[in-house]
Amino acid sequence: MVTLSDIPGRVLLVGAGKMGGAMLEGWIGLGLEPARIAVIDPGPPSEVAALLEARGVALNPLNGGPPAVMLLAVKPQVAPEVLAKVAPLAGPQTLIVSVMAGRTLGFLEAAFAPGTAVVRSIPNTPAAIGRGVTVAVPNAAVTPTQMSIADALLRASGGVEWVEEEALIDVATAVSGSGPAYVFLLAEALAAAGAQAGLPADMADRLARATVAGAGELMIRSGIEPAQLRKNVTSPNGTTAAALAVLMDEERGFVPLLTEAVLAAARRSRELAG
Ligand SMILES: NC(=O)C1=CN([C@@H]2O[C@H](COP(=O)(O)OP(=O)(O)OC[C@H]3O[C@@H](n4cnc5c(N)ncnc54)[C@H](OP(=O)(O)O)[C@@H]3O)[C@@H](O)[C@H]2O)C=CC1
Ligand SMILES: O=C(O)[C@@H]1CCC=N1
Repeated sequence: MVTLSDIPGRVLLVGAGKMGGAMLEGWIGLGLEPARIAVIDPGPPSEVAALLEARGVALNPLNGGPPAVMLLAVKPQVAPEVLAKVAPLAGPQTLIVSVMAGRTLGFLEAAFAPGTAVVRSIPNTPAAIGRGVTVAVPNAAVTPTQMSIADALLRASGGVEWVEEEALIDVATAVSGSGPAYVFLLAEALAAAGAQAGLPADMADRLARATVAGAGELMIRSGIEPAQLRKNVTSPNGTTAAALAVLMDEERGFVPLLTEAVLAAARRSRELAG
């Protein structure tokens, strides 16, 4: 098994914003030597800049030779101009790992020299606490060793699922990449609904956060199916059943709404392909 310290050279992170910064934290937390990391970002957020400074990670270095891995974490919309600038920093052995939504293997391959090894992946922000999940697909040039290296880098953020069919990445983006936002919205909506129904707003907020976090943790730790955990809350003809009659309405309920949302996100991922 390849570990972070087995990576044969530097890891160059291009774009140290919310996602890149979260991954960087994971790598450092798991013991990737700061001297083996470099970051390219004209203006990283202050907390990332502070982490780089505190750990002595090079920011915008002018040289250093081709990295073992270049991880691309800029917005997909600026990818063409950013890749034009950073592509010359890659060598023939450099493995490219992208976490950019939408940007395809074909787009990435065209930005680098022919035969470059490229992994397209989609992580999510719970990466910041090592509880993310990433879905990844390699191109034909990725060797088994490079795949293990990519896996080690991505696994620092949480679980990793490798797929062979690239089209699945757009759907995974809509489910797990964007998914934390849906869960946070659920917490916001539950708090707002509780306040509207009469709870003091700050108490509604605390209850909603604790409920979402506790339910998520119970699902993970118990290993019980979500549907069974839902049934465990639902007493016959009780309060939950009254709420679920609204939320599980086949036409206006949560399932058709979330299905529409996921399809919209997957469509947007395909549009970002460029
Ligand atoms: N946020 C998320 O939940 C997820 C994001 N992603 C993907 O991760 C990527 C980054 O998203 P996110 O972290 O949210 O976005 P951010 O805007 O937080 O991060 C992007 C970073 O790249 C920097 N940047 C801009 N121009 C350059 C450049 N020329 N060279 C190097 N860095 C540059 C930005 O600086 P500045 O702010 O000054 O422009 C910013 O710090 C996107 O492609 C997104 O699709 C994937 C999965 C989940
Ligand atoms: O909203 C976005 O486009 C990015 C990709 C997945 C999560 N955030």
